[in-house]
Amino acid sequence: MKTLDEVLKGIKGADQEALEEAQKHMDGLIKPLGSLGKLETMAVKMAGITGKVKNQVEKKCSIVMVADNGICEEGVAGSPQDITLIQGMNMTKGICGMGVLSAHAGADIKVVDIGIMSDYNNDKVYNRKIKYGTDNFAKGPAMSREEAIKAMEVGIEMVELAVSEGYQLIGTGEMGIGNTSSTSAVFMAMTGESAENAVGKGGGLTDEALVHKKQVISHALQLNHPNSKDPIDVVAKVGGLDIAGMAGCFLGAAYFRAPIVIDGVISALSAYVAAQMNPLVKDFIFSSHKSQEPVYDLIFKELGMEPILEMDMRLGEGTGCALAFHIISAACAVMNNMATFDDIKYDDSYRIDIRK
Ligand SMILES: O=C(O)c1ccc[n+]([C@@H]2O[C@H](COP(=O)([O-])O)[C@@H](O)[C@H]2O)c1
Ligand SMILES: Cc1cc2nc[nH]c2cc1C
Repeated sequence: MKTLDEVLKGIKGADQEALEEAQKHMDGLIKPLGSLGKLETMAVKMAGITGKVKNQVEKKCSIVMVADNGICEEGVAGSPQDITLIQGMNMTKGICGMGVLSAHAGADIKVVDIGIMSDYNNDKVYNRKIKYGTDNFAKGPAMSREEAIKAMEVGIEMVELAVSEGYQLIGTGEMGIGNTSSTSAVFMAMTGESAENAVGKGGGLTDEALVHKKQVISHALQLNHPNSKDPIDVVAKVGGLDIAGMAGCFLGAAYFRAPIVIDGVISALSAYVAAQMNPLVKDFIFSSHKSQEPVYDLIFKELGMEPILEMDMRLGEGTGCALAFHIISAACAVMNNMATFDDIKYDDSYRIDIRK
């Protein structure tokens, strides 16, 4: 198992030679230059990741980090906290949103307990519990620095496992009632953004409850003093175990040179945390849908990326990755299967000359 330190030091960026070769091949396909838009950039990006111009993404999976959030005590979430456990278990049965969409995309799921607050009986879950939910960060740090690092290393381990099992494309997902609060808090701590712009209704809140959520998060940031220049400190103080775990997945994917997809707003924030720890991570990341949560756009602006789908979705779980898998696979099909101008000899035998 790799340590966080080894991974951070071992990440190398995109393979420039493969990128150039792939761009040349793409530009030689029988179409006007650039006419397949983002499908082209995605297929070329894939080459930079794997070092090969042509790539297969038949075997794919999503890694779902499930964890509870102590901040729920403050009344910042509209859903009961039990939903974290219930949906975590439902994910192993494939009956929730991400389960159905993943099956439809031909993708497997790895459900990881990185901090569910209760015990349960389910051997389909990868039990990597760091602790029984984070502590309430309105009263003190969510977790220790050591716990945040351990959670990141769980993400690295899960990606290493997926790669060793032959998965060619990896999605990220999460389940954790209250995690839009930790997402906004981490982003505000790292960028100085205001609660007004960075806090949204998450799974659903009244207008009054949204005002309260903004106050709770602003107060928690004053109390904890996270160091904006130290992403691990920020995640430990006002983040979540799922965020740390997914940040580890993005770092691990870069280290093991595997393509990885951002899901909703919590996953996007985790990618941003990983990119702040090592900017080369961005060479390995694909986006999926745009989340309705307001901080999503701010995170993507910081990442310098764009979502590929606009579907009015805000469920998270890994639902967007399941949709993006179809598009990324289509991008690879273009690169792999279209003929080039060099391949085709101009064949005039079809022409009927009406002037004769
Ligand atoms: O990813 C998103 O776009 C997204 C936006 C809002 C809510 N969620 C999901 O809802 C839960 C968090 O919402 P909340 O209101 O409890 O903080 C968590 O389990 C997420 O999977 C996800
Ligand atoms: C049922 C349910 C499923 C979810 N998945 C992510 N957040 C959720 C919130 C609820 C309430």
